[in-house]
Amino acid sequence: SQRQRNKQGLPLPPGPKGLPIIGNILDMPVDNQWLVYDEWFKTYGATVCDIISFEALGSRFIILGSLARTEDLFEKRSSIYSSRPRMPMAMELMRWDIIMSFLPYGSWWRRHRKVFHDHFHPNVVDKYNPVQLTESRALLLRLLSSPKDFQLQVRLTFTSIIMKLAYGIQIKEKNDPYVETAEEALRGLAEAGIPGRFLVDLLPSLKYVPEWMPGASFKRMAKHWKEVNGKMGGKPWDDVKEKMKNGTAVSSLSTTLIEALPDESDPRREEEEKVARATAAVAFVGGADTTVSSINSFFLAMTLYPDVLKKAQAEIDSVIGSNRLPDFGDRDSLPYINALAKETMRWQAVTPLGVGHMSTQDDIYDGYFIPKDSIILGNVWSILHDPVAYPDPMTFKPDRFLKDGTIDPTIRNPMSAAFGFGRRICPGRYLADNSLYIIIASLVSVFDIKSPLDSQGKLIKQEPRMTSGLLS
Ligand code: HEM
Repeated sequence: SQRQRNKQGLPLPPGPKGLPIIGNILDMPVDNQWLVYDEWFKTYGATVCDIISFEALGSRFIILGSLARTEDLFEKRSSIYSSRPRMPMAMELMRWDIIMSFLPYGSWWRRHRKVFHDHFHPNVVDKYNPVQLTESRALLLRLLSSPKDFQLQVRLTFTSIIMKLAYGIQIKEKNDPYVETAEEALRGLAEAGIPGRFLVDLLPSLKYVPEWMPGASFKRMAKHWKEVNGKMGGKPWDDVKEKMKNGTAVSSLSTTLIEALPDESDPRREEEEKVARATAAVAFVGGADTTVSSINSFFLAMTLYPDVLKKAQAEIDSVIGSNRLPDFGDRDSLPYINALAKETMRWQAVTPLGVGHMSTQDDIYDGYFIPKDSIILGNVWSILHDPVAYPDPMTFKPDRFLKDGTIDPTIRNPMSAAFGFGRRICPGRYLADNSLYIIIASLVSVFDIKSPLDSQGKLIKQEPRMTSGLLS
């Protein structure tokens, strides 16, 4: 059809044909999409290919299946592949546009990104180590008394880390009002964050239908989540300001940001404060659920690969002994633990399709036409299961990253895909990496991790099955 080719007659990348008007909406997978797209790489290319495309209700999707492709587009051509899909549901109705992660590429996004970077780049991120250390030890204690709740406990750990470093707030273990608000907001995001999940994202004019119309339940959902979002960013920030006034604030990212703001009377104040407030809030949005998911995968891996756990424990025993717990100073002398953390990020990707980028110009790439406004997804799962880079990719094998007892720099670091790509790559990845290290090291130093037992006392075999969504 007309849309399939540009003026020079170049084709779009291959993909399922689809029907007129609705395109490939019927083919669009609802579950574990990354696996289906991984299959499509084999189905639609002349040989196995690593770029496919399809259309769903007017949106052009391009899926990239190799690091070579993501580097070509997200890095080498980053000036046109760094925006975000429009997402009317999340951005315009639920007002997630306060959060940097979803802003279109441009100067407003860049201001947010710079402030965030100032507080989380590799040379400053160690200032959060004390909070991470305290919270990982608190996790050990809680697990000792209620090991069955490990998922809850891990979640509490990350929430505590983020709330402390962002706002200096010590959260309550149960029914904390800040946490409840933020988690409700994140539930909305998980629903709305997937391109195509809500019809209004594919047909933006639907956003004008009145709330009472049959089928407009998305408008009522959006209204609720919009209120929750406002509270998530506003409440803790205002509380910190209040505490600073009466001298009771604990120093945190927020106090630092507030101190650096221009005076209340300065005309720049309002905008600067908006950016600062969003910076603290985005730490929670980006930093809570993501790292939880990777630690959950770690627990699963330990139940499936007991020898890995034994090896990790042996390393801790020989390097640290049994009189103290590991800390950040030990990191360089624990290569196996470092490899274990890397393999955790590789084996089950937290964001198996990354976060969608949007192209902002028509482009010609490798003989293909890539139209402006395409949604480009890097298939993180495919890249991290590339059998050439990672032989036997489905197996959990930290040793793949080691050579002669140290980390082998020739093995591709999962960070090259696990945190997304190009100018939008996750700016919280150094914080996440530190959290992952200290929690894994602390857990293996004191606990065995095994599957639960059935009524006959036999281990119940675990299966790696992942949930679908923006975060898996
Ligand atoms: C295991 C942990 C994490 C994973 C797997 C992860 C993954 C990602 C991915 C895939 C993206 C999108 C990149 C792209 O568009 O190509 C992203 C963006 C982002 N992440 Fe993370 N992340 C993690 C932890 C964190 C933490 C701890 C923070 C904050 C403290 C954070 C803050 C952000 C922010 C602010 C963005 C938006 C960047 C932008 O749009 O410019 N993330 N993350």
